[in-house]
Amino acid sequence: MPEPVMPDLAALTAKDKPTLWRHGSGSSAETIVGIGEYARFTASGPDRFESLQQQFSAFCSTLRTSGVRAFVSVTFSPVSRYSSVLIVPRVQWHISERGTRVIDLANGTDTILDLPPASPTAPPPAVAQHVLSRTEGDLTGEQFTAAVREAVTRIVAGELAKTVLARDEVIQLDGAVPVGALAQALTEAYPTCWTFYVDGLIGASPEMLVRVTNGEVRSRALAGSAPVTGDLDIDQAASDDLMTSAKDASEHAYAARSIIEVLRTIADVEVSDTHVLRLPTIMHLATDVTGFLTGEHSALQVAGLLHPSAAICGTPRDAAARVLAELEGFDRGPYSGPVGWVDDAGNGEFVIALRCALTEHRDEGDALRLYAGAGIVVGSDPQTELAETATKMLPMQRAIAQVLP
Ligand SMILES: C=C(O[C@H]1C=CC=C(C(=O)O)[C@@H]1O)C(=O)O
Repeated sequence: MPEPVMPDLAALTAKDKPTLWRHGSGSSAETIVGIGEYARFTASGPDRFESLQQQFSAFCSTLRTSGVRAFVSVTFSPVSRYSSVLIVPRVQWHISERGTRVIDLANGTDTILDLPPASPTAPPPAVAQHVLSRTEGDLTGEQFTAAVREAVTRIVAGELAKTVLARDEVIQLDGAVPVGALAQALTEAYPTCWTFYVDGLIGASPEMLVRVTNGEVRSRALAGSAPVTGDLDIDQAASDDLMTSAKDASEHAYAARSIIEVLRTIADVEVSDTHVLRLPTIMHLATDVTGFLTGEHSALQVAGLLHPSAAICGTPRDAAARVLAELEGFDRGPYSGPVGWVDDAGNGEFVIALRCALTEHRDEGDALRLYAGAGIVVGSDPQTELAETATKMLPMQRAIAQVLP
């Protein structure tokens, strides 16, 4: 049997039906690449997590190979018109410092390689060459600031304590999305984030919703933000301000509490001190929660319990979800839903789909719809929140500008 040949990641397009997951850089990077779809399961409604889990478990019981992974993207809302998906790639590469495992479900082969296989240099794929336009989306900047104003009024009136409002922007390309090249640009610029591509959704998220590894569980709550300028003194002052801001502390506390309260019901957990996580374009208040599950829960089931956290929905959860749906007025689809991978042993990793864009196929070429949101509490200023969403769109905008100059 010849050695499996690694696809040229930078040349991947939607035609390859790829799925990607990458975290870290250099020899400590962990990468999962899928090509083709061996199986695809969909679900919708409030039971979509459980439905995907059941369909995947039933599928795995028919396999002769263990360790097969599947990629998952779940919608933010249970009433989204988008489906939640679980994709089992036809061929999958699991690449880490431990070596490379290649599972080809169509051929029934399972190969362990000591080193990452060399990629052939593929001819340039037929993908977009240019950005045709960049326009506001379903919620314009002006509408967004009006929504923030209304949310603050309702918070002051006591209807809720926190909500998270998002807006969108559309970047129209003149051809197909250069999936691999964009993913590579994101990975290089944001190695501490998790780069993903699942079912047209591409991004690099800093927020680990849940990782389950043989009973060990880990989550990171982010909320409370300030831009990073690149000037060390300015950024240090912003970081100090973030740590002492009462508004950001309360915005963060709601998010952290929503994670801690759920994990405490299913695991023995420890909670880190709140600290500042600094990324190339933005910094966040961060709290890490780690521990061990006390019962049998798969990563997908834990993601279902944690979602929607107050980092992307609000507090109380139901009131916040109702208010954001009313004030945003658009379907978030998979944006701010869990995206990640699972295996047949219940392990997996899910980040919250942030700093991302969703592919839309149009006659003139693919469009990428970018999304970004901001937590709204008492004291939130509409223009500052709008600027924050612009900062959160930078990673996707810069990756697109780099690949399609
Ligand atoms: C909703 C987003 O970010 C969340 C995660 C980190 C910080 C946030 C904030 O400070 O508002 C948001 O809660 C987004 O990136 O679209």
